[in-house]
Amino acid sequence: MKHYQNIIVGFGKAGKTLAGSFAKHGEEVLVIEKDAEMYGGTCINVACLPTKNLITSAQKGMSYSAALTQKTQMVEKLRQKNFHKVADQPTAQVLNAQAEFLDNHTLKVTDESGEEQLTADRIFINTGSTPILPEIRGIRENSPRVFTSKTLLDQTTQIPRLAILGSGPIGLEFASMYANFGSAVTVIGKQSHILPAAEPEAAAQAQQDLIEDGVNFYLASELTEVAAQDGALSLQVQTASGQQEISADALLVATGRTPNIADLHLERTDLQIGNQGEIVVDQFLQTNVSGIWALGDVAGGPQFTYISLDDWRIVDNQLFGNQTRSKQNRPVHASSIFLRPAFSSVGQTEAQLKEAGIAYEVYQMQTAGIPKSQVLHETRGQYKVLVAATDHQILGATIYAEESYEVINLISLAMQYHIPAEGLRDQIYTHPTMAEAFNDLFAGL
Ligand SMILES: Cc1cc2nc3c(=O)[nH]c(=O)nc-3n(C[C@H](O)[C@H](O)[C@H](O)COP(=O)(O)OP(=O)(O)OC[C@H]3O[C@@H](n4cnc5c(N)ncnc54)[C@H](O)[C@@H]3O)c2cc1C
Ligand SMILES: NC(=O)c1ccc[n+]([C@@H]2O[C@H](COP(=O)([O-])OP(=O)(O)OC[C@H]3O[C@@H](n4cnc5c(N)ncnc54)[C@H](O)[C@@H]3O)[C@@H](O)[C@H]2O)c1
Repeated sequence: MKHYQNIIVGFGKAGKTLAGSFAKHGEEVLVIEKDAEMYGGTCINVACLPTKNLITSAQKGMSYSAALTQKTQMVEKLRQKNFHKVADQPTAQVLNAQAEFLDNHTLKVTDESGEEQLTADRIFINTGSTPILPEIRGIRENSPRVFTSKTLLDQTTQIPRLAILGSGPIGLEFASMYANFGSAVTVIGKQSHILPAAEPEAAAQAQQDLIEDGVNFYLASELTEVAAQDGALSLQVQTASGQQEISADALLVATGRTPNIADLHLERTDLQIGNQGEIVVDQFLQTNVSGIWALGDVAGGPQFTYISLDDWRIVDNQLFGNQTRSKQNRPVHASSIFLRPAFSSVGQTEAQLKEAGIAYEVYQMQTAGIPKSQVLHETRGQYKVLVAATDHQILGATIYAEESYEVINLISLAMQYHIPAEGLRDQIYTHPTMAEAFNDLFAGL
């Protein structure tokens, strides 16, 4: 049985960054990744970066096949770079094998050459999440035409008529992408509106803009059956106005992702599993078993690459720093859905502030009033920022606008460092930019 100082199961964002920390401190680290096509993890191979690359290409009017070639080249380059960033460190090693637990302290790794048992002073689980496939009649039987976000990214030819189940970030980003490539897109969603937790006026405008771009919505609807029909799919959908049949060439299932623990055989350990299938951790990402941590999507919480990265910061700070960072003092962070234009938000919404009884002021404007929106040929959208009535601290913001994925980070920073809205109002911004809108947005303060 081989023993290591540190073993990381899964080559995700937190894991690969942590491997770098160990190498920097001269500690031995083994990173186990089951899929050689996944070195660098989900984000760079099959999620954030390839989707955004394709979304950008589609918005620029590139053909699907040219976009796919470019996306594939980018991913291969990033995968190589990520592999070497870890494997080339003198104290680090990458093992391409499937890992599972035999007990609290022993892992079994299996690859083509056989299996081996390993132990370590510390074990870090960073195995990500996996798509949830709902139990709907015909979904599994029609697998060649039923895709997840991962398998759809490998589709070599453009799908002319794409149906999408789920109107969360994955469903909407693929809807926007495929509509911009020129496909006919139909989104089937359970909820009556898209982005139900967001500011309703911005969410309604985003839905309207997607419709304008060619996306057809069946909301407050349920997909009840999938069947093969003349080389395509027939989808039975229960809508508010009755049963409808939709014909599509393929179905993307985007109904959420669950922590990836299935292959780990955690039943052989004392590790505690939560209600959402996540490995339960404390505020320092430590599990209930001494010497085992869990980071990223597998540990529950928001499923974002930047949260996985922040999980690394917490563990790194505990092991090598001043032990002040924890999940409890995670900095303010935003989210962006990469639609056309992008939908970004941070902090609380008006509904949440009302519910909490917090006094606030609303500052709102349409994107079309910002000169840069004309330059970018995308005038759709709106800014809405909520400010505390007492001291003008920013409580929340929704920016549905081109380049909002950059601008929203200014708001997060202001919130984190308690810069009041006057600070954003009086700042000198470069011109023309989408950020300079804050000069006008807060003019009435
Ligand atoms: C389509 C899509 C788009 C997204 N877009 C964004 C975005 O724009 N911005 C954003 O912040 N987030 C986005 N996300 C979410 C983001 O990708 C995830 O939150 C993030 O990648 C999770 O990283 P992680 O560190 O938890 O692990 P991952 O990067 O998922 O890595 C886990 C690794 O563990 C390996 N593994 C699993 N089990 C085993 C085992 N038993 N043995 C060995 N290896 C194993 C897997 O093969 C995988 O490589 C997107 C997700 C999807 C699906
Ligand atoms: N830009 C980004 O940051 C980005 C982009 C894509 C994904 N992500 C991350 O990936 C995660 C997973 O994304 P997702 O969109 O799959 O999950 P999600 O859980 O956010 O959304 C899933 C949607 O599917 C709906 N749904 C569930 N079951 C359904 C059914 N049977 N029929 C119809 N609708 C159904 C849900 O109501 C929900 O609206 C997200 O939590 C997000 O954090 C982030």
